Amino acid sequence: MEGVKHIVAVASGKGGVGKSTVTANLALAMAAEGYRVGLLDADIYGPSQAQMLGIGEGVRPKMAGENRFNPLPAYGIQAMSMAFMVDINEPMVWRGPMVSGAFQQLLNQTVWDDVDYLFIDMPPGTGDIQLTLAQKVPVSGAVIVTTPQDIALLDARKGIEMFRKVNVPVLGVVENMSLHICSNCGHSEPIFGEGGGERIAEQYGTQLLGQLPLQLSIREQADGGKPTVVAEPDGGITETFRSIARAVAEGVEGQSNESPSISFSD
Ligand SMILES: Nc1ncnc2c1ncn2[C@@H]1O[C@H](COP(=O)(O)OP(=O)(O)OP(=O)(O)O)[C@@H](O)[C@H]1O
Repeated sequence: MEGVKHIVAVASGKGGVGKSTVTANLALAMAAEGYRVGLLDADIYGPSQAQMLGIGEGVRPKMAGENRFNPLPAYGIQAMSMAFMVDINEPMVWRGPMVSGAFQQLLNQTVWDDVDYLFIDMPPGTGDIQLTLAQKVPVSGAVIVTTPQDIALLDARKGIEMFRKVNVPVLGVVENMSLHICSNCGHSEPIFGEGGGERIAEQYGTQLLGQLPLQLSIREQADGGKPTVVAEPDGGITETFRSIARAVAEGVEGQSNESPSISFSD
């Protein structure tokens, strides 16, 4: 894809496991590691990256020639989202083909400026739309976000299987909300169970890229438009995201050394 070296899809089988929060922080962590980074919010129905990246409602991308758009800058990365094109307060009642059409437009009509890694925040689920998306883009690899409880793991498995079916290498699993850390006393508890991410990574021959706690500050910072990686650049959570980013880069570079990158078209 023009202006983009590697595309990494971030997906979860189940909604609400923190995929968008992880994607925003991971993209910012990759930028902190010295790469040029883009972030495409493919969650057409519920785009949340604009808010997480502190891009105000109603800010629109600049046109770059006829029918093409420049992504918006945010904390050193380039971002594009459906939220930049529509009024996010209006519910979107679109059918599947319209959604994948809108996604393809975002992909084809965004002018990325020399990006090393483009992260795609995929919509939750593993239905037709996700499959189509995975097939229309030359994806270098996928990161699966899950929480440790059984129901999320079940859906994460479907996500892994979907990527395998379309020959997109799964780079690894990020376990979010692994432990709850009380902001008052610091006590930690595995609310959603323990070891789920590790088990699923083992089962599918992939790796556990990292584990993140369920922590008030992660939510406050993401919802407040300044994700943890920029709010606390020297903190432990940021270090975890940076180590996940390094593992993703290693995984992708390992793939491109091993075999030619796989691309899909109609
Ligand atoms: N590790 C965490 N600690 C605390 N809060 C978190 C954490 N991860 C995510 N959250 C919060 O949980 C909520 C859901 O997260 P997010 O929107 O990232 O999930 P999602 O999987 O992308 O959801 P959807 O599938 O609906 O798009 C958000 O309010 C977010 O701030």
